[in-house]
Amino acid sequence: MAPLRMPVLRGSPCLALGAPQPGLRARPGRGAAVVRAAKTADGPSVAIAGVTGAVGQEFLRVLKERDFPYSKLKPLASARSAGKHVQFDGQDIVVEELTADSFKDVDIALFSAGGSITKKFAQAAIDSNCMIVDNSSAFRMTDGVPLIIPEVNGEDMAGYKVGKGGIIANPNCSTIIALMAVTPLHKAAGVERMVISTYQAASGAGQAAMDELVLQMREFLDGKEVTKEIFPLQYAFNLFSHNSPITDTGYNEEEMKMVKETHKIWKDPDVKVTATCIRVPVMRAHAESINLQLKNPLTESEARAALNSSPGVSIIDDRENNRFPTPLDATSRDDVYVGRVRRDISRGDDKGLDLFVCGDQIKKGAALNAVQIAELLL
Ligand SMILES: NC(=O)C1=CN([C@@H]2O[C@H](COP(=O)(O)OP(=O)(O)OC[C@H]3O[C@@H](n4cnc5c(N)ncnc54)[C@H](OP(=O)(O)O)[C@@H]3O)[C@@H](O)[C@H]2O)C=CC1
Ligand SMILES: N[C@@H](CC(=O)OP(=O)(O)O)C(=O)O
Repeated sequence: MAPLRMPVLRGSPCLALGAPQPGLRARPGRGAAVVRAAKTADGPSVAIAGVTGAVGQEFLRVLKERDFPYSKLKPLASARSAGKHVQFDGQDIVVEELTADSFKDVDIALFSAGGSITKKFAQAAIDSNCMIVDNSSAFRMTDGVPLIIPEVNGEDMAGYKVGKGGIIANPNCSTIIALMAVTPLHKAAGVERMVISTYQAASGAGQAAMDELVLQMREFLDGKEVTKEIFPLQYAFNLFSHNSPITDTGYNEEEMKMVKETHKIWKDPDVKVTATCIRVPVMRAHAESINLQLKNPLTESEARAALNSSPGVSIIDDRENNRFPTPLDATSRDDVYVGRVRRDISRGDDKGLDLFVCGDQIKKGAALNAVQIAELLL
């Protein structure tokens, strides 16, 4: 793949076309706050590439929920969907086929149509001075492309604003959910090594996988043979190793994304990360068990205090009633939920912690994080 030609501006990672647009309120800080404006003539023109997919549909909900300011919304998908309609903010808008010409009048493009589509159309969008927020893994590890969780490293996209062409990558959903919970502890005591086991929902494999899970459950309960079109193994009432390809180390690609993306987001290639990623028959929220080895001591109450003061993190940690986060607690919610916060008893000190984390894969793991990035562009 040819390297992306980014517009160059001295002192800035991308080209400035002009002053910030009038009427748009730039928000100070790291971006957890909500922009309030909705449809406004001087808002940016926004495109959603992959609008008919699970993440694309969530983009529409999140943009409305957060009253994201926009002058025009352009829904894009494949030729199969051209002519369909989407409902947004009281409007009925016709879906257009995504082509290289789609971005001529677009300021911000939220891409969620898979890595190959991003690779195919990113340059055309950048050449049209459009800012891409990309949900795929296409450019996450590319030097010069910020990989952003607003609450964690929003400052790494300083200088990226609407009116310029550029690309910002949304991390992998499992990485986002883990780092939302672990970064406050990393800041408090320094993570030396992290061992993660995931329990990943169907939504991570798209709308078709969610539909097949429901179908298999019905078929199984009716005593029928289950349909296996998305995954080769039975998914209903089962679980299996994540479906991404296995690399030559024996780790699958999802696991390696967690390792590499953590290094990039924390700007720390030395932090040791190992992961085992598992697909479980849950609809749309991922869960993760995380064991941390810390550089400095951190007690349970210090850990809870650090988590408590972190935007986007909620604690459910009721030992008395054995009540801890579940995927359903996190479903359709913005926050990442943390519980089972406990000292690692396999060590004789306060330098080990265990956590259990749940986050909505489509929301904070994808659409919400991307819209928060888009808010930082205003
Ligand atoms: N950050 C993260 O962790 C996550 C990232 N993702 C990324 O988002 C992508 C989409 O995920 P998801 O919504 O779950 O997937 P879905 O399968 O539900 O949707 C895929 C979308 O891509 C569109 N699309 C497919 N082919 C083309 C094409 N040739 N031209 C234009 N549009 C096309 C589809 O349009 P049509 O209906 O017309 O086929 C549809 O809108 C994933 O492939 C992944 O890269 C997803 C989840 C989490
Ligand atoms: N991580 C998603 C899949 C996905 O979309 O990942 P990525 O954005 O890294 O391609 C899952 O649950 O399977």
